[in-house]
Amino acid sequence: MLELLPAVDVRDGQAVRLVHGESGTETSYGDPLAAALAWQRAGAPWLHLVDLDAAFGTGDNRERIAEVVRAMDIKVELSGGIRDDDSLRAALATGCTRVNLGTAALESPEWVAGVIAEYGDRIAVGLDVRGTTLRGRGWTRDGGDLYETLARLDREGCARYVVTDINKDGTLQGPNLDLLRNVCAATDRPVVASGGVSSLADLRALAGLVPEGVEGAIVGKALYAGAFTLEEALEAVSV
Ligand SMILES: O=C(O)c1ccccc1NCC(=O)[C@H](O)[C@H](O)COP(=O)(O)O
Repeated sequence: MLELLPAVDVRDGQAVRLVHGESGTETSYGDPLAAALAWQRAGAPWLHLVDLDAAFGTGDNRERIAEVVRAMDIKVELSGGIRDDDSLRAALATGCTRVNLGTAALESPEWVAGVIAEYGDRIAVGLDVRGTTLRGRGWTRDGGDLYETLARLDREGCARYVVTDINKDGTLQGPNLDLLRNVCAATDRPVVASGGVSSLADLRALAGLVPEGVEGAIVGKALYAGAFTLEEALEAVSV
């Protein structure tokens, strides 16, 4: 069954949504803890929690993020600005289930190979792409070819990938199913789909890719915009 990960992206202490992950496009949705608790109450099995300031290099929301993780009884995937021993230690110390590395996988391949070997499936790698070009530093800089990087990370034993089509992210235009199929064909590791989910039909389409390797789907804007409820989403993927 497709796992759902409602997203809480934190900027300046607030839960926000971005368009194409671009700084300056924020719509605010208030207190991140309140949002996370609402998703938990609605039955979410996972929370996808992002420190956008850490991702953009405009500070961090470590205290706020740690507070949210502490309040969760469900699994938490933590993302944003985890690039070195200090930020990884702080992220893992929150008690999150796993972290999602992005920029580091592009800029510090040896460090990433080491932490994959040390922490196993507590480490996922975010493959954030425009076309087939990876983007790092809060999705602002090119970082190499998707499939070359995927092959390297596979060799290093990476447990799982979170795949985002940046052109779709925050746009409610539907996920990039072709990209997901292509990534699944290129790796035997599970893939978490992110970006663009707009409807229950999108979730059913993603659920149809479970046999190909899509394990989960991150859902942000659609939930905040009220396109469907989390309860409806869970029901839609439960068959
Ligand atoms: O995850 C990151 O590290 C990140 C960095 C810079 C900008 C955005 C980032 N993440 C955004 C997300 O993970 C979104 O919450 C997710 O893709 C949901 O997208 P959508 O359903 O289209 O709102």
